[in-house]
Amino acid sequence: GKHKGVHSEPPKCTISTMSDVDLVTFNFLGTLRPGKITPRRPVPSHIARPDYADNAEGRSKCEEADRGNKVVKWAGKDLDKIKKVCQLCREVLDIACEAAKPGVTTDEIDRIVHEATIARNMYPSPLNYYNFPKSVCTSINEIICHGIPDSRPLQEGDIVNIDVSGYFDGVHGDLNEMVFIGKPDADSLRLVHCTYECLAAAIATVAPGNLYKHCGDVIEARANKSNCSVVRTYSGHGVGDKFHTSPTIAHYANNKSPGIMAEGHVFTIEPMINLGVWQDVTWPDNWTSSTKDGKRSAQFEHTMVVVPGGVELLTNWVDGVPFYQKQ
Ligand SMILES: COc1cccc(Cn2ccc3cc(C(=O)NO)cnc32)c1
Ligand SMILES: [Co+2]
Ligand SMILES: [Co+2]
Ligand SMILES: [Co+2]
Repeated sequence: GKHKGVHSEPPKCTISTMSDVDLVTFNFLGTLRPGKITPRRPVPSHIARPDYADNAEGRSKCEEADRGNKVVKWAGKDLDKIKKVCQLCREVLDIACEAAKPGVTTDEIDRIVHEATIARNMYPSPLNYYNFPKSVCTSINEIICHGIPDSRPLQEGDIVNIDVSGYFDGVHGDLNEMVFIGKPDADSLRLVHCTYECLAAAIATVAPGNLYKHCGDVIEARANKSNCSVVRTYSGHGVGDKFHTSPTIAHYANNKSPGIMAEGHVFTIEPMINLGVWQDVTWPDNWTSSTKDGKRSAQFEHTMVVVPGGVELLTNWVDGVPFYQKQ
């Protein structure tokens, strides 16, 4: 009808990482759809920034200079710094898990993570890393990893992975875990528990002299026991003054990950396990990774260091019990 005055404009404050063409043409494989993404959150200038934070494409010059370097840098000297940043990241993830409830949007989880990170004088590592627009990855249901926090409220029955990483005193920490939103169904419970045990099995193989490529064998063996599959595209990685460096640790069996574990090596293992097929598909936003069949996926990640006789988890739960087992 005839309107007086001006239409209230739709909020200009949301950006979309997908064109309308993409939204119409892309075959979304599950039920999840992209939401609206709010503008980037600022980081106060007193917080030390990684090199990619102010690069137009979010590229890390030190990581790109290091590419192809198979030799793991001895992390022994920075170990106290890496222990500290990992503890801070653990505190931030615990806060985020407590906040993940039905009706809470993943953008609110991002705000909570961003503020808790900054309160600890830490930089949120995902922010602007290769232009990633947010401070945490929130990956729901069929999303394997790199989900972008947006306007979608978490729903009863969702499973969500919250992946926190931070930069403090010149080094990165990186960890993630699963949260049930409301009551999980039987398949989700099986998937999440299987994934937790896949990571535990991989951690048990870590000791000086062992081969990085063996981690994938034990992960896939445990996944197969629950009729689950192992995502092949994304690997565990060295952390330190770089967010991603050597070693690269594949999570599937019979892989070719090079190198021998040695004291002082610091890296993540972060298996992504699927209820259905192992294949992944990336959304047109170029970040969000979904399973190819739309079935659910789960992930757990720790940062750890090789020590004499075995391994020390740097991002462990305070009581050693994962959040989902207390829900
Ligand atoms: C260029 O292409 C891509 C595609 C996806 C993601 C990104 C960049 N990125 C942003 C956050 C993030 C987290 C991790 C991580 O290790 N989590 O455990 C890895 N990459 C990340 C770039
Ligand atoms: Co009108
Ligand atoms: Co991570
Ligand atoms: Co990682």
